[in-house]
Amino acid sequence: MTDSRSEERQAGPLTYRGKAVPKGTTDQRLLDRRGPSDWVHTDPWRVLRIQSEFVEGFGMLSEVGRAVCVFGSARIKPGNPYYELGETIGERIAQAGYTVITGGGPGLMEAANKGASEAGGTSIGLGIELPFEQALNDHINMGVTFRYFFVRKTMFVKYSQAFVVLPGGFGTLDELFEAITLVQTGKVTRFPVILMGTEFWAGLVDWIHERLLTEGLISPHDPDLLHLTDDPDEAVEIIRGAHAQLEQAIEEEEAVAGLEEALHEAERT
Ligand SMILES: CC(C)=CCNc1ncnc2c1ncn2[C@@H]1O[C@H](COP(=O)(O)O)[C@@H](O)[C@H]1O
Repeated sequence: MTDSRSEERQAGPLTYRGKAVPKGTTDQRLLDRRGPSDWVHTDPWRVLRIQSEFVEGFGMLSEVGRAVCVFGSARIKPGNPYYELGETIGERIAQAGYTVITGGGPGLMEAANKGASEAGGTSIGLGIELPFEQALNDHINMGVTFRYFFVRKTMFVKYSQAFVVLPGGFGTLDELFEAITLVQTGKVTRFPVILMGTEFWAGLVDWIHERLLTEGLISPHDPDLLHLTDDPDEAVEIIRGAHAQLEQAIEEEEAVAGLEEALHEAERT
């Protein structure tokens, strides 16, 4: 082991130490248009690596069962009331029989993972390679570290039935707005997005009404995509209700498909 963490870099499943630690991250190199043009010639190979991230992620997460993603600040420390809220919501989600999925980092991600694992639930971290050294937090029992943000984001949406969003900064806002855009555009359906920490989120929700709605930049029902609460029980009820609706819709679709199949069969005979 090297004694200094700054001399170690995790890049996806790879570990680099000492002078082998690469400059920058894989995401930075993909997005950087400067530098020698030989980058262009390596893109086909890079696509295969992106594919392999999807394969690894789908492979691990497809058998997880019902799950809820919890997002929130990487910077909020234990002792802060939002950290306690993170632990509590992680615990309640696990007790309701859902796996908790987070970004696997510190702060409120760690809090939600801690609450879930201490309640005996499945606690997952989907980590991301960053320019500085960072390990998955200690409270996950399954984890994947991604090189690419966009692959990781696909995993959050594909394998969860709801998003819970705790207070946070740019990263949290990015995840929040991606989720509501997917719901707004019908890419995912019956997918509740729950904002926890009413005092923290009130200003944003007001701005959405006063600015976006008033100026006609969103539809009148779009603000309803966001549920605002401080109450973990209410959050779990919203998740359960949406999930029950989803299962009912799937059953109805399967029943209709069965009827259509029977009709076709009857027409053939
Ligand atoms: C101390 C520090 C900046 C650590 C960064 N380490 C991180 N590790 C894993 N996911 C992250 C990290 N930073 C941002 N994210 C993603 O963005 C959200 C938090 O970003 P923010 O702190 O609100 O903007 C998380 O839900 C997570 O999915």
